[in-house]
Amino acid sequence: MVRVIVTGAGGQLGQTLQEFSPNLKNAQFEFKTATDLDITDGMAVFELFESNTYDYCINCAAYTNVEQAEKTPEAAYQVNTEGAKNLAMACAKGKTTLIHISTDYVFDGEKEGSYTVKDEPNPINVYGLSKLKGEEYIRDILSDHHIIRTSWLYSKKYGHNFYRTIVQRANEGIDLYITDDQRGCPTNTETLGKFILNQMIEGNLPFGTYHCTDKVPMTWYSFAQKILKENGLSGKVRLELDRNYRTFAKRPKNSVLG
Ligand SMILES: NC(=O)C1=CN([C@@H]2O[C@H](COP(=O)(O)OP(=O)(O)OC[C@H]3O[C@@H](n4cnc5c(N)ncnc54)[C@H](OP(=O)(O)O)[C@@H]3O)[C@@H](O)[C@H]2O)C=CC1
Ligand SMILES: Cc1cn([C@H]2C[C@H](O)[C@@H](COP(=O)(O)OP(=O)(O)O[C@H]3O[C@@H](C)C(=O)[C@@H](O)[C@H]3O)O2)c(=O)[nH]c1=O
Repeated sequence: MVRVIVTGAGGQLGQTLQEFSPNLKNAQFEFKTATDLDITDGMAVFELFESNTYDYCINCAAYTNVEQAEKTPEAAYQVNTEGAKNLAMACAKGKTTLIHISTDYVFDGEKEGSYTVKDEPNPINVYGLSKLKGEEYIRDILSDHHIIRTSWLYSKKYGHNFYRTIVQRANEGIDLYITDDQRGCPTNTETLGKFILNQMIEGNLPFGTYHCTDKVPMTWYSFAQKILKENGLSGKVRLELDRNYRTFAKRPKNSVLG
């Protein structure tokens, strides 16, 4: 029986993992929401790992508000950088493998083709930089790690994400103005959840950095079109291409992960 702790369990990925976890018959899971375990509290993390033995820690905890991160960078660094460091140190002491989720926003978006794990990150916003620094601490502190970068993550059921925002606004009859100035691969949390559980935990992949997406590149505008179609909402609400959609944070033009 392997013991698995999931941090940030209240988020969209955490909830998806919780839904899928009973499928792993030889694993025992502990799900910790932000209230149960604050990963920025080094002492709390240390004590938990001192009094328990875990084979794997899946870190789903993150500061994911890309806009807000520009305004309160310290809060983003606390969770995405220091929190990741705390977990890496606790895992190193407890001989736990850390499965950590990172992002396409570590790249600057200037590449023509898709980004591979060999490409050099160069984040252009606070969120991306805070996540990259988290990756770097993990690589420095702990050899037994999997860093999985994903992109444009959404769950149809859980949490806040672009998919659910579009469905909700369309159902409320709110007109949609969506940019097409970014390209990326939307990724269902179910794809990532299965990858983590089946490949990382059951499959024993070598330690290192991986990219996991749904592999279909598109713009946010074309994603919105797809979401409306899938939910029978096309034509029920106005969908306008908005090339001037203003955001506070810069975002990579191309963040397709290969
Ligand atoms: N969402 C996306 O589009 C993408 C996400 N990722 C990465 O995937 C991972 C999962 O993201 P996702 O599920 O979408 O994120 P969510 O924002 O849905 O969930 C993150 C969870 O982390 C919790 N959390 C925040 N701060 C702390 C803390 N100090 N200690 C413990 N828990 C905390 C949040 O709790 P609370 O809400 O109570 O603050 C929330 O439940 C993250 O690493 C993210 O960076 C990568 C690419 C795309
Ligand atoms: C809601 C909305 C967004 N947009 C634009 C803004 C932005 O450029 C893009 C996506 O906006 P969002 O705020 O939903 O997504 P954003 O915060 O950019 O999503 C990112 O989140 C982090 C956590 C990641 O790691 C990334 O992979 C990515 O998924 O769409 C519109 O054009 N119209 C709209 O009505």
